[in-house]
Order: sequence, then C-alpha cells, then structure tokens
Amino acid sequence: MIAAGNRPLICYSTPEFGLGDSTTPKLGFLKLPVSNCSGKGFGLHSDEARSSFSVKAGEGSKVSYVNGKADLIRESYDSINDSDGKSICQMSTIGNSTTDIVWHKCSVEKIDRQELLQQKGCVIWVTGLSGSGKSTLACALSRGLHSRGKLTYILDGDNVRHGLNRDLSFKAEDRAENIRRIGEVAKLFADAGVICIASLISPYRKDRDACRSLLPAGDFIEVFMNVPLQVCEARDPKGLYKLARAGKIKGFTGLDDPYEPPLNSEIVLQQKGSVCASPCEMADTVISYLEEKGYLNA
Ligand SMILES: Nc1ncnc2c1ncn2[C@@H]1O[C@H](COP(=O)(O)OS(=O)(=O)O)[C@@H](OP(=O)(O)O)[C@H]1O
Ligand SMILES: Nc1ncnc2c1ncn2[C@@H]1O[C@H](COP(=O)(O)OP(=O)(O)O)[C@@H](O)[C@H]1O
Repeated sequence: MIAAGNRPLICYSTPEFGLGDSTTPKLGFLKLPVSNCSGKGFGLHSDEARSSFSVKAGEGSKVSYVNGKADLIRESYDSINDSDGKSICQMSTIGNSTTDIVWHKCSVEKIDRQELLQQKGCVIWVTGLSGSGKSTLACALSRGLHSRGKLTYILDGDNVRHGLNRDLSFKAEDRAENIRRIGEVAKLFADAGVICIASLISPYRKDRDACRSLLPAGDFIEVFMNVPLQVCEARDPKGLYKLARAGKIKGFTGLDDPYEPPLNSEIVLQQKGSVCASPCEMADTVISYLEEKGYLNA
C-alpha cells in the first residue's frame, strides 16, 4: 500500500491493472513499484507504472484525487494538471507539508486511557555514553514499574535501529533523525497513557530538547547517566570501544564524536566516589521521582 503523507492512498484503476472496470471506483490495493518513499517524491517512475490511473488519498471525509499518468508523479505535485486542466495541487501534502491535514479527534482521550491504566503517560528519556548503563536501567525500571502494576514500554536505540531506524547511520544528521523518530514514537506511547522509557545515547542537546518540546511540561523526564568515559570504556560489554580505539569504528561517541551532557536534566545518576549504585537502586530513584510527581496515579 502506498501512503500519502500519513494518509493511505486508496487506489482504483483502469483495466490494465486488473482491478475491475474503470468507471466504477473500487477500493483496492494497486501494486506499483515505489522506489523512494522517504523524500519529496512518490517515486512512481518505473516504466511498469506508465499507465493511466486514478489515485485517491483519503481519510474520513477528506479526499484528494489525482488523475493522470503515473510517470508524471515524480517530484512536484504543485505544477501538474489533470486531463481537464484542473490543478491537482492537493497532492502537495505528500511532501512534508501539513497544511492540508486536519486532526481527527476521538472521544476516547488520553485522560480516559490514563484512568483505565491508573497512571499518567510520560517519557523517561535516558541519555548517556555507550556502556553507561542506559539499557540496564531501562530494564530495571520497567521491571520495577511492572511489579507495581504500571504499564511501560522501552524504546532502546539499539533495538529501534534494527527496525524503524535501520536506514540510519551514526553520522550527526542520522543520529538527529534517529532521535526525532524515537521522540515522536515516545510521544505516541505517552499519549496512549504508557510510561515510555527511551534509552539512547542522544548525544546532542538540541535533539533531546526538541523531543522535550513535543510533550506537555513535566511529561519529559530526562535521566542523565553521568558515568565517566573511563568507566564506560572499562565495561565495554560489546567490545565497541576496543574496536573504535583500533580505528575500526569511526565517529564513536565519547572518542571521536561528541557527547553534550545535559545541563538541566530532571534526574542525574552518578557514582558516589568509586561506588556505582546498583541498577535496582537507580530504578528506585526514578520510581520515587515518578511517585512524587504523581505519574503513578491517574
Ligand atoms: N559510532 C557509534 N557511536 C556510538 N554508538 C555506536 C556507534 N556505532 C555503533 N554504536 C552502537 O549503537 C548504539 C547507540 O545507538 P543510539 O541509537 O542510542 O545512538 S544515537 O542516539 O543515535 O547516538 C550503542 O549502544 P549502547 O552501547 O547501548 O549505547 C552502540 O552499541
Ligand atoms: N549500575 C551498574 N553498576 C555496574 N555495572 C553496570 C550498571 N549498569 C550497567 N552496568 C553494566 O555496564 C555495562 C553496560 O550497560 P548497558 O546497560 O548495556 O549500557 P548502555 O545501554 O548505556 O550501553 C553492562 O555490562 C552492564 O552490566
């Protein structure tokens, strides 16, 4: 299925697509080669797609139509006219514009979901160097809250990079996109009423702050794993620091790539002298904070 912005495209076709007669619009799935779904364009530029067709992008009562040649829909929709000379600029929402999208409200809201769950949705954003204990804390926290009957979900940078963010590298703009996407997903979880634990290096202050700004005040709780580089490197459970020191990984955070420590995080977890609190103790610190701020009640 093809998506137009965040709306599905429901297609009906001329007979050569084998979806029935062309005069009666039918809902169906039009299998077209799509070579680029992420950029401005649709990517319908294969020879196989050079047939006349109609595409309908709709959600509820909002519908946009395109009638034309598939190979015309490439980069810009603003300048394309259909066979009657009518502009089909509605399709410009396929890019990154949000001007033609209307928020659809539902009578079941966040407050209702929170009531059901007896908790408040929020995002606990765990940031720190590789090896600082982010994933360990996330698990301990999830376990601790679960045992109190609270619903959590972990978005771990490593794990999300196996799926949603598998197209992203570790260069600065890809890290920013990784963080942006996880921030948006975390926001959805919080809206669902879930206590979402996002655990990723997120080295840049501006990217973390952008995620904070997606949420209502107080609902973004930044936890800084303030563990010295030497400690992280000595732990090196995946052997990545060793590889980076050997020059086999370039741009490794803390070595040859920056980490900007938070300036005002809600919680800072750090060693006392040379003693590091256990993961359970750290999780308890976060749980106490949530309790105090009322996140463990509706
Ligand atoms: N170049 C480089 N720099 C830092 N980390 C690297 C790199 N290459 C791979 N890894 C592994 O990827 C994990 C970090 O992914 P994140 O999504 O958390 O990173 S980021 O927020 O986009 O910076 C990180 O996982 P953690 O050790 O759990 O932090 C590493 O295992
Ligand atoms: N509080 C802690 N005290 C001692 N070791 C820890 C603690 N938290 C994590 N570790 C260890 O540090 C290493 C890195 O932890 P991990 O959670 O994978 O870090 P990150 O997700 O930040 O890369 C692991 O070997 C883990 O067992």
